[in-house]
Amino acid sequence: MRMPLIAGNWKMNGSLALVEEFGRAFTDVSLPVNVEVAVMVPFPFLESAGRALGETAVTVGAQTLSDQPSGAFTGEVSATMLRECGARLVLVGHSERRSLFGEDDAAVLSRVKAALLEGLTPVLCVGETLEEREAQRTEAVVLGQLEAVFDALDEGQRSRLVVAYEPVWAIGTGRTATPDQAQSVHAAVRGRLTRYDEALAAGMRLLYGGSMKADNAAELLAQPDIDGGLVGGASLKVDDFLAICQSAG
Ligand SMILES: O=C(CO)COP(=O)(O)O
Repeated sequence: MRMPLIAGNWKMNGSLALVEEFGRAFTDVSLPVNVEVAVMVPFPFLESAGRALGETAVTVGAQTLSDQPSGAFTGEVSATMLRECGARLVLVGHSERRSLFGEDDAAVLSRVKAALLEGLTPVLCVGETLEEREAQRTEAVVLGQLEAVFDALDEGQRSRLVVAYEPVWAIGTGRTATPDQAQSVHAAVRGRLTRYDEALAAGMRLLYGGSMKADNAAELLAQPDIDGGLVGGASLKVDDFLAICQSAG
């Protein structure tokens, strides 16, 4: 049985006040026991988020990392630093990193490896643009991004990943993929994972991301191959995020 994961991606948003608000809200509420919850906060908030959420079941993650262990890489943050600051998960290959910061499949792979070396859980993001969907290339793009990483890992490494399908056209647009559209890509991803190993495919958590909100989460999460959500905008409002977490239970 796959444990659903609801991860909030704050992107370059939030504040120390919001971190404290999340800490108070999640301390006061009881989350469903069968759901894992994480918040991926900007680097400077990692430690305070760890403290504020320390008494809760919520884990803290980061949004990217360097593929280098240390050195003269001004502005970069290593996997070791993330772990020392309390991160347990890290997003890799988010479409904003791919499109705005030029991270290609090779860059994504090296970051996944750096995260794994440090014991962090990489949440590998994959997804097609609207143009690619309209050209009937969704599966080719998504499975290509998936294989670029999975082909280069060994069995033990593969089983430590989480995959997030985020259609680029659904991110921040209010235009959510329909449950059928999302399920069909998730099923294709899981199907492709069986080529590596049946047990890997059966156990891999596949999150959906892209305009997931309190009012559409339940029907997305009810799909057989959707095992959680990667939530952007709605993860910045504690009540909305809590409602999504509750609907995954
Ligand atoms: O990119 C996302 C999460 O990583 C999705 O963002 P939105 O939920 O704001 O569409």
